[in-house]
Amino acid sequence: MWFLSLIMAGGGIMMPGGDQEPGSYYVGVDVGTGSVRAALVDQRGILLAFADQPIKRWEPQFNHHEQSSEDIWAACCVVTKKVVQGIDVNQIRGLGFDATCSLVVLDKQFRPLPVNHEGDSRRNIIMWLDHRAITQVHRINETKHSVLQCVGGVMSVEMQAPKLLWLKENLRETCWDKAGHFFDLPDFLSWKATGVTARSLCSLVCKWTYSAEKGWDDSFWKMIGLEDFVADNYRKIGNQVLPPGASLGNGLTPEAAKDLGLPAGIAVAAPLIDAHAGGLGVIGADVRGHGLACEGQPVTSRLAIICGTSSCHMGISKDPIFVPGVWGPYFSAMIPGFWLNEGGQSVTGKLIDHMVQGHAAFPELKAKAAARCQSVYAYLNSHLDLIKKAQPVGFLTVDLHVWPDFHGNRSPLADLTLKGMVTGLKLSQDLDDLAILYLATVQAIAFGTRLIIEAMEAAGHSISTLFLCGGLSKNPLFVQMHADITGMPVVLSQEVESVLVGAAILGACASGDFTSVQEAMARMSKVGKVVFPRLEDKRYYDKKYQVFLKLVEHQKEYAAIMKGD
Ligand SMILES: Nc1ncnc2c1ncn2[C@@H]1O[C@H](COP(=O)(O)OP(=O)(O)O)[C@@H](O)[C@H]1O
Ligand SMILES: O=C(CO)[C@H](O)[C@H](O)COP(=O)(O)O
Repeated sequence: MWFLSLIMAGGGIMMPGGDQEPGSYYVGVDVGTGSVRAALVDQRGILLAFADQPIKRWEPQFNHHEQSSEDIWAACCVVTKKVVQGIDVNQIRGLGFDATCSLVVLDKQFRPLPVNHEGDSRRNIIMWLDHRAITQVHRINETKHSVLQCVGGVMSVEMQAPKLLWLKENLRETCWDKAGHFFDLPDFLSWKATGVTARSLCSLVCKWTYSAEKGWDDSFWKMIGLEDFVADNYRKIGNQVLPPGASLGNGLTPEAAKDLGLPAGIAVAAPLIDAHAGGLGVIGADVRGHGLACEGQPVTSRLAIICGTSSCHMGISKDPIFVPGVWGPYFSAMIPGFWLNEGGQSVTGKLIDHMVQGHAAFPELKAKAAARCQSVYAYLNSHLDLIKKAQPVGFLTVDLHVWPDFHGNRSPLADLTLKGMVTGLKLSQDLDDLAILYLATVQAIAFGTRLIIEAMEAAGHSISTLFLCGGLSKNPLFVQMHADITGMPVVLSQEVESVLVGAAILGACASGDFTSVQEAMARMSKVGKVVFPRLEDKRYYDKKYQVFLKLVEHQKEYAAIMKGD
């Protein structure tokens, strides 16, 4: 936790300069893949306190990823109590949650149910990146049902319908028959806080095939073999739906208030998925005076990219745009009144970690970074600066190219069979080699973003500026490569933890302190730094992009050769 020292005992926040800010505060809670974070945020969107806590993950077999809802709630309580320490909690007006879109399973009495063959009921969450339901998603896609038009034409194995079908077909007695409630993780958290089982429009529209205009489509659930939900009037997956930021029930229950260290009855917002909270935290900032093409242009010219374990590319439009291989269009799922398209890369932070940690020189890197009290990424970035000599750092990968789909392609190819590729390997295993492989991986992720943007633009989006947030936006190399490779400026927020600003915006809306999500966004999200592309390097990156596209073409050819007689 940093700058908690600014907080005075007995209430009020001491501002730099000595003024006392009376204020209203909001608590945002963000549940990412690897950790839970909380922040105390004021009405200007400034973080006054921050805390984080890692959460447990299990990978009992390849492609199975599980978590525990009790472990996650306990972590939410720890971090929330920390960020409100020492302030008058009566100044807290609202609480907002966001989380990954993982599937939480509870029985009829709201107790955790196992989602695994071992019957371990602690592990009651199938995580978003779990790919166990491959055969189920193929069957769903073969139906060609019209709901698939709103997920880019092809449903992802990371969505909830295939996972639910997997549970029915594989854990009938131990899980499916006993289940009383299936929640998206954000909705589980708001239920825990308020006792209200209403679902957020965001989760149901983006991951469960619900339509903001038409509701559930009975024919889809019947066609895929989950007619159980129709018969039950969708009680187990949600038959009351609220817009993100709406106030839930009577607010925080006394029991949850005790758990979280907050006053009972404060407003709790209908939540958002984490990427969508990040979008809310960055996309509405006032950009005047930064020399950006999006100044004076509609907000639809901005693309928010939330880069953590995965990257999510959130583009909005006034009218629905259908982009093959890109999720959506989803109405009002992020910003009320706007359609959302969500492109994505299933593993980005996780891929960088995988490449770096799996390299023979990683122990040496770890030791050297620790000796300098630096993160391994900061060390690698300065090492690249040393070895690049007079040339731009990006030119170090002239003969090393990576295709980044080590966990399938989410967008725009929507092909979960795709794999990672590296071309240009040598016999060397030293630190230089590791640093250059890391650079090529970062570049490959940025080329993936360029491919997603091109698909969105071909379908009708007109994007001029990128707004990055999430853990990877702390990496200057990652940010510069996104600017150079897309040719667009990258805006970073004043608050590094912008996803938490998004969660706090939800709490602020639920409290009634702002009249709309748009008003809260404009007041609470602020531009920090702008990184412009090095246009003089464009020719080099255009050539590398040509190679990038060839890689996937060749991978498909190899698969076809191996399939043939
Ligand atoms: N200081 C940093 N410098 C560079 N990369 C970072 C830094 N902190 C986190 N990361 C990267 O960000 C990723 C995690 O981002 P985060 O937003 O915390 O993830 P999640 O929300 O999925 O839990 C890590 O995989 C790591 O690669
Ligand atoms: O699909 C999602 C958003 O729509 C997931 O929630 C997301 O990709 C996981 O987020 P993170 O990488 O930040 O943990």
